[in-house]
This record gives sequence, structure tokens and C-alpha cells, in this order.
Amino acid sequence: MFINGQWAIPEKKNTFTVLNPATGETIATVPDGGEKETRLAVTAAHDALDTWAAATAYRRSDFLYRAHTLMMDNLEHLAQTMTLEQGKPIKAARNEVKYGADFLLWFAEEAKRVYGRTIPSARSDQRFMVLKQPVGVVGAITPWNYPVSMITRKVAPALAAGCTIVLKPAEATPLCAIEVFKLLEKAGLPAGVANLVTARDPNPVGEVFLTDERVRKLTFTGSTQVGKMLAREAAAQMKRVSLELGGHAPFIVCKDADPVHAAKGLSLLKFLNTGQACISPNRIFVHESMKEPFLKELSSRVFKMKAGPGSEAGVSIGPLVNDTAVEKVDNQVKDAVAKGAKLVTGGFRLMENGLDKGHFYAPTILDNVTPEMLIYREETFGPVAPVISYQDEKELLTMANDTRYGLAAYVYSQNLSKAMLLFEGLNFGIIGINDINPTSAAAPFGGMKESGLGREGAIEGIEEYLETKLGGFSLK
Ligand SMILES: O=CCCCC(=O)O
Repeated sequence: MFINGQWAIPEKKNTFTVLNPATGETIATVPDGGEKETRLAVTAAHDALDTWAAATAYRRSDFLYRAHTLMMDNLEHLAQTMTLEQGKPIKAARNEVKYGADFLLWFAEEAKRVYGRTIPSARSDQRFMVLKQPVGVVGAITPWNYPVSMITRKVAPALAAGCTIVLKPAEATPLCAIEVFKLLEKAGLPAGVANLVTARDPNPVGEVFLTDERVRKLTFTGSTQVGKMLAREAAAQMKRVSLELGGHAPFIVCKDADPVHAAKGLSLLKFLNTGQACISPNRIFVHESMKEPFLKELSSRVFKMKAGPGSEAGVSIGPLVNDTAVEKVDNQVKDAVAKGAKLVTGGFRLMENGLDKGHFYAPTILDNVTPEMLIYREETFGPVAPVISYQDEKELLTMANDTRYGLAAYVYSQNLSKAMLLFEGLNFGIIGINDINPTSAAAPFGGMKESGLGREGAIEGIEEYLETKLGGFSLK
């Protein structure tokens, strides 16, 4: 843990183990923090707040530039740590570190662009001025699936805005968080400005974030279930919240799409991070006239995918996070098959060639998926592509929007006006049009409906950490 500028271990020297999800082996033990350590971290963040908030935007920006340079200089080490701890293939881990570093760079720049404004008054003897100020101490909880970039996506805008922060990383991936904090320390982080509490049990940490009045904002990426609980509890002290929650992304292949381009896009996107992403496509709506060429291209690509530890050459399918995740995926596949879906490929846990020790599931394509199946309604978070045929383009929008989630959606069409109408009509926060990668530090990321509140990245990302203060000046 890193509290008030010091690397610390908890009082009782409690620790918990970190496992390699590809082999089940223990790779490290880390401090298991709780209520006491979180309280200390909040005190440190609170004590550091006024000085950090009063530092010039240029000073905060310089710090973030240095952190960015250090992250890029240490890219390989961070990527190797990520592959070992989280399991994703090394190439994807390298891309994630670059993506994580982008947030440091973007918010180093945005720190200097926190503008207020003046507003004309109807009274000649009055002036209005709008001032942006940091929200205060932030409690942040980050997930295991993107264990570096989800940290910088929260820490960078918070620090740029002049807030101080306490971070609780996912219990499955504390090593990545520790490595990020080593770099922040090296970049010259003042004591208390950013603090790290590693913990096996998120509850005591979350409890402090929710009940300590000094914490003025909560930012969380994770499940909708936990996000709802945090929003409910945070309301007791009217804390600000940013929530990046679950998704159930439709991926739409229109009758005028290029089916090969769409299948290539889906094969890259669906199986990225072994499907463990909130923006992963979960319902693949394919116009029936496109199904044959689309499935042909998709299955030929999926047949060639190699599963294994992310450090091995040629691997594109890493392990799932744990056994519960494997069971959930398998259960959805079995339910779909029992209700009439056709298994094109996959549909089983991988047990051969030493993979039985990790949490591997075969990349899977299901055809003829229908609304009665669990997979049609529930987020999968695994390597399964459920294909749904449709005929009537008028019904498509209703089908795609028929979910409590609203994070990401994808459309493949070569008809510009149709793509525009779908872009406007889809109730999702992020829409890729013939594009599988609509996310960037420069672009607002976030969902509608039960996918969350607020946006991360872009100019919107720093607003989440700012209060708006109005001054009305009488000249009388
Ligand atoms: O699970 C959500 C991770 C988001 C990854 C991204 O920003 O692309």
C-alpha cells in the first residue's frame, strides 16, 4: 500500500495472494488493507488537498507529463506484469499500457484548460463569474480486466483537476496498481495526493469511501449490481459519483454491410481480452442475407485462434479471471444450446495441453440465438459470439435497444444515411460505425441506462472532478 507518500504494510501484517489465471500459481503476496488503512489514506488525501488544489495547473500538468514519460519508458515491465497477473496476451497488454499512458498525457494537457466563464447580467451593476474548483477527496475502485488503463483513466483527471485520491484496485490485479504507483512516486507525487490501498475484501474500503464525509466523490468501474449499491449509499452524503458499469453491446451487420469486413471486426473485438470487457459485443444481429458470408469468415478466423498463457507466442485467447467466470460462460452456452441455438464452434472448457490448471474457455460461436436464451439478456464477459438473424430493419432498432444496458453498440453498413439513423436511434453511449475501436483518451467513454453515470476521458472526463461555483458580484 502507498499511503501519505510511504510504502506501508498493514498493522497485523495481513497479506493476500495473487494468482496467475493461466496457471493457478501464486505469483505474489500483497498487503491486505482494511478500514484502518483506508481511513489513514483518506486522512492523507484530505491533508494534501488544499496544497494540491492550490498548486498551479502548470505544476499539476508537469507532474502528469512526467508520469506519462515514465509509463512509456516502463511499458514492457508493466505489460509483462499485466500478462502474468491478468492473463491477457502480451501484445494486448502492451496496447493497454499505451492506452493507460494516453490518459496521463491527455489530462496533463486538460489540466491547463479548466476554464471558468463570465455571464452577462440583466443588471448593469452586477457581474456573474463561474469558477471551476476540485470536488475534493476522491475514492476510486478499479477493475481487473483493464488493470492499468482504468487506474490512469481515474487518477489522471482527478489529479489534473486538483483533487486528491485514494485508490482500491481489484483484488485480482493489485500488482499492476503497485507498479503504476511506483511510477507516480518516481514522477514526484507529493505525499498524500494519491494513495493506494490493496485489499482482498473490497467491503471495508468501500464502507469508508461511502461513510467518511471527507470523501466527496466516488468513481467506480465494475458490475451494475455493485454500482447501484454504491449510488444508493453515496446518496446518504450526496457524494458525487461516476459509474462505468456493465454492457450488453449489440453488433449490427446490415444488409448493405461488407460481411467480410464486419466478420473481421467482430473476430478482433469480441475475443479481445477473451471477451472480458464492458464494451464487448454480446448480441450479434446479422441480416439474414449476410449470414452465410459473415459466419464463413468469422468461423474461419475463430478456428485459427490459439488459447494459452498470454506470454506464449501466437496466443490470442487468454484465461478468464476465475472458475466462476468459466461456469457462467458455460452455463449461458448450455442454456442456449438446450433452447435451440446451434454451436458453430467451441462451447467447452479447455483442459488439454496444461490449460486445465488455468481458467480457459474455447472461443465459441453460437448461431440461431433467440430472446428466450439467457445469453440474449445477460452480459457474458467471455469468449462467446451469439448470432441472431433478423429480416426487418424496422424492428432492428427495437431489438438492439431492448436491454437495460446502454454502454456500447456497433453498426456495419455501407449506407451512410442508414448508419446515421442507427447512430441517432441507438440508446448507447458509445457507437462504433464500421469501427471496432471507438475508444480513446480524447473521447468520452460512458453509458446510458444501467450502464452507468458520467463519462471518462475527453473534456467530459475532467468535469467529473470539478465543482461549478457561481459568483454574483454587486458593484453597488
Ligand atoms: O470493461 C471496460 C473496459 C473498457 C476498455 C476500453 O476503454 O476500451
